[in-house]
Amino acid sequence: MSDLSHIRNFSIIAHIDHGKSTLADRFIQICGGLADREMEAQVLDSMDLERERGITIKAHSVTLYYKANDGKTYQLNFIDTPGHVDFTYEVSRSLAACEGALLVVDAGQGVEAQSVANCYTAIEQGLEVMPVLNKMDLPQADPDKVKAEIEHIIGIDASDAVPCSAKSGMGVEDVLQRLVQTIPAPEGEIDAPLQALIIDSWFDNYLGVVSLVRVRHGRVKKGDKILVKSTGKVHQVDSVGVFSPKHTVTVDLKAGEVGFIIAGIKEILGAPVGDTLTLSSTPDVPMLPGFQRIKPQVFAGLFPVSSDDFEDFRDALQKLTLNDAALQYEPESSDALGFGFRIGFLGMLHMEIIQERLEREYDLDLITTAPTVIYEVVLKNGDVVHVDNPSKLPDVSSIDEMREPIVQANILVPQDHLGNVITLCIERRGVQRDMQFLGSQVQVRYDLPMSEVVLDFFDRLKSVSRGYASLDYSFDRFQAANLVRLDVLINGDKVDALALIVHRDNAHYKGRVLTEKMKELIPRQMFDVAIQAAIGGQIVARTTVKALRKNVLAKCYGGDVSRKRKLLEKQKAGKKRMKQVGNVEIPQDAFLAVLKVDG
Ligand SMILES: Nc1nc2c(ncn2[C@@H]2O[C@H](COP(=O)(O)OP(=O)(O)OP(=O)(O)O)[C@@H](O)[C@H]2O)c(=O)[nH]1
Repeated sequence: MSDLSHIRNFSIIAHIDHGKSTLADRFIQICGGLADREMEAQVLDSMDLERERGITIKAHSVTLYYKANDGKTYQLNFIDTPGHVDFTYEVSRSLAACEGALLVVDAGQGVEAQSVANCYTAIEQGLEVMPVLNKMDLPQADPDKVKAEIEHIIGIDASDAVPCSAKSGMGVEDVLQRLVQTIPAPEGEIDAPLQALIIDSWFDNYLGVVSLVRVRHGRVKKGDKILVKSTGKVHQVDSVGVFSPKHTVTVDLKAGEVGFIIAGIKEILGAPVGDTLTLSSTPDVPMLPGFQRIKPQVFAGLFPVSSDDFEDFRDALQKLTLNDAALQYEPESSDALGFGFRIGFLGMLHMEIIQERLEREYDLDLITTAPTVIYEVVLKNGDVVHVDNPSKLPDVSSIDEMREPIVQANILVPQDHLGNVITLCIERRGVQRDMQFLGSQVQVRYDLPMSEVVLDFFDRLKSVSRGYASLDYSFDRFQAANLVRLDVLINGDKVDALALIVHRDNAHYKGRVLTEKMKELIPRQMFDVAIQAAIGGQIVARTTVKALRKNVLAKCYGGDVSRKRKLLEKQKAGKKRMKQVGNVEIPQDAFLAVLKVDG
């Protein structure tokens, strides 16, 4: 038997902002992973973008050594998980590498829907879940109420939940003590053939592909020849190690441990997340149960503003896909926007993050079209097709039935705001399935069309409940609905990239609001621009952007050269995110005007 009794692999499950990163930083401090002066604010959120937005996007890991009261030194492998509803899939793959999870709940806020969903995933995967009450320093902390909520809503014993304040450090040692007692050590055989699960892979410009793995059995070291089970390819290991939290090379990685492997894999899809690694000498080692293929829920076309950037755009997407298994794309060509890609995202936040990363890290100027969900269309000839692009919807005369995706939404909300939440769900064509009163909170379940949820439902829910309601949802089924395509015409020409699929009952209203919004967003040109919305051949709304009378330079009276230059530069910068469609320049905002159409 291998002795793995000193290892603890764990994740933290927490609703966004309940203090997961702050707590992790405390762990690092206590275990001496970084000297204080090296301690950047929240080292775990390493991407700039993450830090700016204050959310954790990628799963990371940290290996720490903790000397417990029993005199023993434990190796703690902490695998970070994101908290936002768009990134649930990353949580399940991080949990697959752990024996336990800390459920961190803000003692002032109480349990939120996202933590409930993630806790269930952990329990299903057989993990030990240990509740921790954070933010105990705040005057509004109410540990008894929150313990009762954990028991009522999640159904686990919270009687000895550990109170702490990640901010002040109070109780954090107790959390670590309890962790080593409560969370079981991993099981595995060091002498068995190598079997390791890829939890995450990313592309590093200097090192090539770096994979974060959980070793189930065996050991792996520099010089070993590893076999990637799904591709059948063999690579020689350049280095293995752990993040402590700095990248630290070690002699080997053994059963039970979590760390990185670098094996000179240059091919971007050479080490897929969820895959199994073994040694080339033991090719018969079975695959570990992989992760579910993640299905994107929101699709949008992305097009380079300058068609010269198309190849760079393709390269950038290839690189991003390695870091982000959820990102899926295929080439798309649009009459209006030229060549680009149709990209599938987990949700709107994911879409914004990818667009920002493409623009910032890869210096691309892109136009994003209105996001849509995927529809199931039954044709008269019996074929069933899936449509993720409204402009590709087959001709109405050939369609027998259109089906839209329905999600099951689970909402937790304090009783005071229940009425508003129900009103919102009804507006969004929701059907109530269940309602339970759990202490001061109410749990309501709704079936809602996915198209009504993915765009702005989360923001609306927060605003009608003063920030208190929380949401978790998952795809359930396709269901027949009376859907139509709403086309947008600019000066009489149908613009494929602006088409939408909407419910017939809302189509007129949406068409009106959309054309009004677009009128505000399309700059005045030298001629009138007519914006129309149409269903089939029928125009349902129309607005006009009146022609511009004066030239911007006319204001400058000829004399002031620097002012003239400034104005021209300003115009040029403004142009970056514009696309010439026919003879009209349409800015990015106008393509996303649908996001501003409520209801
Ligand atoms: N008063 C108080 N504030 C805390 C405590 N722990 C965290 N915070 C604050 O709560 C906010 C959110 O903390 P984070 O650690 O970033 O939360 P998170 O759960 O990691 O959030 P994501 O990484 O976005 O999922 C920050 O402003 C912290 O300073 C605590 O114990 N007490």
